[in-house]
Amino acid sequence: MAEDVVVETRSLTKVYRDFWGRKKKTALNALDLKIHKGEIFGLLGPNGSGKTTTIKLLLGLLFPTSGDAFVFGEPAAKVEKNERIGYLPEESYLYRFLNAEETLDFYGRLFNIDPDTRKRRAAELIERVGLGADKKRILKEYSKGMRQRIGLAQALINDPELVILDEPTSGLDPLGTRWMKDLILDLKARGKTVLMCSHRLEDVQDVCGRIAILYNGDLQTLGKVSTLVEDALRLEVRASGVKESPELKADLEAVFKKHGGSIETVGHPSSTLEELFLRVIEESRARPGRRYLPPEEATRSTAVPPSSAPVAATTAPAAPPASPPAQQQQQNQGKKNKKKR
Ligand SMILES: Nc1ncnc2c1ncn2[C@@H]1O[C@H](COP(=O)(O)OP(=O)(O)OP(=O)(O)O)[C@@H](O)[C@H]1O
Repeated sequence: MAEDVVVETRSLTKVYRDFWGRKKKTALNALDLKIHKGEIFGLLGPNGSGKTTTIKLLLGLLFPTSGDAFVFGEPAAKVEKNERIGYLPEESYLYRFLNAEETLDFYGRLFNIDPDTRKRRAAELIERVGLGADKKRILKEYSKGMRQRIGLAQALINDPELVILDEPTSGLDPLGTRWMKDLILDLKARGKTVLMCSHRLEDVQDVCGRIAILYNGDLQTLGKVSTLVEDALRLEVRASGVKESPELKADLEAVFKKHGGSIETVGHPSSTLEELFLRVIEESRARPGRRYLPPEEATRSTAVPPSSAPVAATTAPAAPPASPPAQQQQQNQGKKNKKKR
C-alpha cells in the first residue's frame, strides 16, 4: 500500500444476518476506496446506504463478510491502530455527570496518555472547542451544540492522525457550523486526514476535497468535489464596473452568439444564506443597536459608485434554451461558486 494511503478498502462487503444466519441485508457491496494522507474525504449517501457500516468496519467494530479494509496499512480488525484514530460518532456516548475536564481526562486515560500530557491537551482542546467558560459544568447541562464540541475534543484527545466524523455539524447553529468547518480545515492544515459523513451537503462541499456517494451499499460515484459539481457545458463570466442594462445584454448576446453560445442569465451574483447570516451576526456584534444594511444600501450611504457592483453573465451552448428548472439550477451553481473554500 502506498505510503500516503491512510484508508484502503478492497471489495469490502458486509452482509448483516439474522439470528439464524439467514441473510438480512447487504449493507455494503464490494467497496473500493483509497483515502490519502492530509485529505478531507466525504462519505455520503441517503439513510441506510452503508456509511456507518463502513466506519464500523474501519474501526474494527464489525468484521467484513468479504473483502478487506486497511488503516495505516494495517488490517482494520487490529484494534491497536485505533490509538491513531479519533472518532466522533453521530450520537456521542459521553458520561452525563462528568464535566468537560473530567471527560477529557477520562478518555485520555483510556489511551494511556501520561497525566501531564493529558492535562495539557485537555486544557488546549477545551479552549480550541470554545468551552473554556463551561469546563466545570457537567455535560448533562450542555446544549446539543456544546455536546458536539466536547465530543470533538474527546475525538482529538489522542492527537490522532485520522479523524472520523459522523455528522459533525448536526445540531449546530450557523455560527457553530462555521466554527466546526474551520476546525476541520485546521485539522487538514495540521496534516491530519479527515473522513466525514454528513447529510449537510453544503458543509461537505465547503470542506471536502473528494467524496464518495453510496446508495444501497453500492458506490455510485467517487471523485473531486469541484470536478463532480462542475457544469462543463456552461460558462460563467463575472464582471465589475458595469451596470446591468438591455444594451449590455444585447452586446453580450452578440458576443456569445458569435462563439456559438447564448446567454441564459445576466444578473448580480448572490452570496449564500450562510454568508448573509454570519455577516448580520458579525455586524450586530460590532455595532449593537444598529440594523444590518444590505450591501447596496450601505454602498449608497457611503456614496461609493454603485457601478462597482459585479454583474454575472452565464452562457450556454446556443440550443436548446434551458428549461426554467435548469436555469434555477444554474443560478444556484453560481451561488455555490461564489462560496469561500
Ligand atoms: N445490526 C444490523 N442488523 C441488520 N441490518 C443492519 C444492522 N445495522 C445496519 N443495518 C442495515 O444496513 C443498512 C446500512 O446501514 P448503515 O447504518 O450503515 O447506513 P447509513 O448510511 O449510516 O445510514 P444513516 O444515514 O441513517 O446513518 C441499512 O439498511 C440498515 O438497516
